[in-house]
Amino acid sequence: MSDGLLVINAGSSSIKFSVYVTDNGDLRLTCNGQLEGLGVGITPHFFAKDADGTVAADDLWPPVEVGKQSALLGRLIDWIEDHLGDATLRAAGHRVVHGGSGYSAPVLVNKSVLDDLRALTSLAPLHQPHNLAPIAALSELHPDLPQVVCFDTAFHAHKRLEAEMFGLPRKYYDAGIKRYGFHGLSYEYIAHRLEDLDPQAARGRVIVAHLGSGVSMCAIKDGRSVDTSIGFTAVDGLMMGTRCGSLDVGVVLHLMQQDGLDAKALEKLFYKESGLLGVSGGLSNDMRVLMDSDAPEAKQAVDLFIYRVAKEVGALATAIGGIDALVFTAGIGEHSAAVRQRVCDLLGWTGVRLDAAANDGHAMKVSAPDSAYGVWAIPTNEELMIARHTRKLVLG
Ligand SMILES: Nc1ncnc2c1ncn2[C@@H]1O[C@H](COP(=O)(O)OP(=O)(O)O)[C@@H](O)[C@H]1O
Ligand SMILES: CC(=O)OP(=O)(O)O
Ligand SMILES: [Mg+2]
Repeated sequence: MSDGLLVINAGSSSIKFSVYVTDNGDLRLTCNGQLEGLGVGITPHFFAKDADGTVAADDLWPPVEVGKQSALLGRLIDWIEDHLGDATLRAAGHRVVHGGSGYSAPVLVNKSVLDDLRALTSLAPLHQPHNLAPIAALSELHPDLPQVVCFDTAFHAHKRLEAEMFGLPRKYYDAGIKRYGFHGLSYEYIAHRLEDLDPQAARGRVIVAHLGSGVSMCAIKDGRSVDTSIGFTAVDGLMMGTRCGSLDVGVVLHLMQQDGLDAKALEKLFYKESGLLGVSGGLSNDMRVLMDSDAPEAKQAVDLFIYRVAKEVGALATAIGGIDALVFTAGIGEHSAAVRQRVCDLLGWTGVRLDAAANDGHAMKVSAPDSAYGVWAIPTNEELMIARHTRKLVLG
């Protein structure tokens, strides 16, 4: 009899899930999918596919009533248990974006952990409440199912002081106002994966560009995070789909004092209306749409995105004293040969060269043999990382 693990990555409008079973010491994916349309009165869409890509479910579920959203999770768990074969569901693992100062490694959930994590909601308003909602619902429905929370911030928890501190009076640092870093589960997975693909580089100086809906970059040395572009909240650093990235704080003061924007209005502006969406004049937050568009605003949004990514490589290379490998990952990083090419063109002065055929094809190593360092396009797998942590904590 094998053990089943449910991994949940819950967002604002959907719950993505993956199910793994233990298989002779390995974790084998059995199915994954998502539940979309979670709001009251909306018809939820449940979609799942088996590990080989066969569609296992594509159904509309009845809309839920107010206060009954947890019923959807109950139905999801029932579906999973029916599809586990001879395995038994032993635990659920969750991605939680912010662990604050208190959590620097995955932990088993209890009420006090949940209370601590709820208190961090204002530091990740787009993510934290949605990450936590299914945990509370599952605790009610299945109080005996162990649940593990895995943090985006944890991989970055041991950065040196210069990579953490803002130039503020030190009492703020002491109060936890510092640069935490995100996408840590993705970086941890990539660091392990590179260990298989190029062990020498993996033990050296690696820069990873996680270019998805959220965008950040990380400088990794000897497999550990040394610095990252993103900070106290997930709105910092590079420009994202709808988030502005780093901003002169004077702009915030100006918008408050001159335009009378309050905290709620600023949050909406910086998190939901900026980035690729805002710079393209509201056209799209999707890189594919912008790259296909002839609108000058779309071109400007793409140019700004690429410029900021390339510039960040320079900053992060300084943090680790050079580059032995540059890895692109997440939706844009994995799929857009044009973005990789244009970023590397701006970095031509570092001696980097792409192999056009490898970059346009489906190769993982996309650099040319005469490149000063290897460039890779590696699919990330935050879910597998969560499954590994969950197995370790629950099954030993
Ligand atoms: N072929 C592609 N070319 C350019 N961008 C792409 C391509 N495929 C996906 N993307 C981008 O990837 C982004 C989503 O990245 P992903 O890592 O899946 O995000 P999420 O954080 O939602 O998991 C989308 O905004 C989309 O613009
Ligand atoms: C932290 C963050 O930005 O996450 P995502 O990319 O999933 O939005
Ligand atoms: Mg993501």
